[in-house]
Amino acid sequence: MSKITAARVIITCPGRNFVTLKIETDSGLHGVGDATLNGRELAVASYLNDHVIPCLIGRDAHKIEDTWQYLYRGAYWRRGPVTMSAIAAVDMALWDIKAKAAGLPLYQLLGGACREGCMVYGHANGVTIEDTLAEAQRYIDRGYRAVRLQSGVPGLASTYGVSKDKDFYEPADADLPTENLWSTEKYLRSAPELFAAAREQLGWDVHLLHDVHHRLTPIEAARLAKDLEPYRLFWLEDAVPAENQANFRLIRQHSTTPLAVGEVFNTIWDCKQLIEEQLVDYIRATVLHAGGITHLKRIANLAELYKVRTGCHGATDLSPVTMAAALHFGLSIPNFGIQEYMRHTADTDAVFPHQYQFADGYLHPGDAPGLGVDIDEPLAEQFPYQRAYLPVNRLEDGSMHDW
Ligand SMILES: O=C(O)C(=O)C[C@H](O)[C@H](O)CO
Ligand SMILES: [Mg+2]
Repeated sequence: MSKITAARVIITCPGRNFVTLKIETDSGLHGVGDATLNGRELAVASYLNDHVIPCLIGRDAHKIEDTWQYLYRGAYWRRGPVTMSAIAAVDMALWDIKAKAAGLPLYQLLGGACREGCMVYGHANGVTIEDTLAEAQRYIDRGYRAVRLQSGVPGLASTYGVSKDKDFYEPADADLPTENLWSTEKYLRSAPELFAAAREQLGWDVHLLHDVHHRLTPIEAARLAKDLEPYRLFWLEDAVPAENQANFRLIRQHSTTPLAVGEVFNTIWDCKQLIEEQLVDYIRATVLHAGGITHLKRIANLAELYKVRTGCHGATDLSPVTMAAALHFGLSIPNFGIQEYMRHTADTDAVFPHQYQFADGYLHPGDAPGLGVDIDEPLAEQFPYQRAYLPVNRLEDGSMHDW
C-alpha cells in the first residue's frame, strides 16, 4: 500500500496553457499527469479540484484499475472530454508512481519494449506550396522519416495548420475565438496540387501525412482521398467529423488512401464501430483525452484485432507529460503506428524537464524510473494562466462550419 496523501492541480502558461495534476504519497514518491484540454482548461481543473481530489486522498496509489473504475463508474455521468481528461491525469500520475516504486521506466511495466523507438512525424507548413516543401525538406534534413504537409489555400486568408512561427504551431491564439473563413471548393482544388509537387520534389522515401481537420462531407472526403491516391499518403486525417462513425464507409468505398481519426475521442465507444468495421487504419486517441494509459490500452488492444494501428495525437497542447506517457505506451504495444510530435517551446521544456529524446526520426522515452518527466513548480508559477481559445470557422456565406 502506498497511500495518497496530497494532490494538487498546477496551471501554467509557458507559451500556452497546461493543466498538470501532481499526486503525492506517504512513500515519498510523487507522480504527474497531464489534464490539459485546449481552450477549456479551467473546466478540467475544477473537475479535479472540486470533485476528484477529495476522493483520492487516503486511497492506495497502486490500485490503478480500481481507481479508474471508481472515477469512471462512480461519477455516474460517463465519458466526455472533461471527465476523461481528468481521469487520464490521475491514471498517468498513478502509473508514474508505480513505475518509480518499481525502479523501472514505465514501458517495462507495460510489457517491455517492442521496438527501438517510436517513429514520429513533424509538421511542415507554409503559405505557398513552395514554402511548405522547403519546410518539409528542413524536417527531412533533421532526420524525420515522416512529415505532415499543410499549405495555405489560394483565395483564403488563413487555414488550419499554417502558422506564423514555423517551429511552434499554436492555434489557440486569442482572448476570444478568432474567426476564420473556409471554402471547401478552393481547398479541394489545392490539396492534390500540394502532394503532386511534394512527390516530385521530395521523392518517395519520406512518409507524407495530411490533416483535413474535420471539414468535409463524406462524399467530398471520398473525392479527396481518391485524388490523393497516386501520392501514396501515410494517412489522411480527420477527413470528416466522426460523431457518426458510419460516415467513414463512404470514403472507404471509393479509395485506398489510409485513413486516421480520433484526436477528439474520449473512449473506446467513440471508435468501436470504426475499428470493428475496419473503416480506418490509424486510431489517434491519446493517453490524455481518452482516459489515460489504462483506457488507451483497451482501445489499442481492440484495434490490434483488426490490424488498426495507433497514431496518437501529439500537438503542442498535449504537455511533455502526455508525450512521455505516449512514448512509453507506444514503445510497449504491438500495433504502434506513428506518434505525432510538435516540439514545445524552450519555456515549456524548462517547466517540464523530461528524458525523452529525438534521434533519426524516432523518439525514445528514456530509462529513468517512471514517466521520466516532472514539473518545476516554482518555474511554473512564473507563467500565469492566460485565457485562449481555438478559432472558429465560417463558410463564405457566413454559416458556421467545423474548424
Ligand atoms: O495535431 C493535430 O493533428 C491537430 O489537429 C491539432 C489540434 O488542432 C489541436 O490539438 C487542438 O487543440
Ligand atoms: Mg489533427
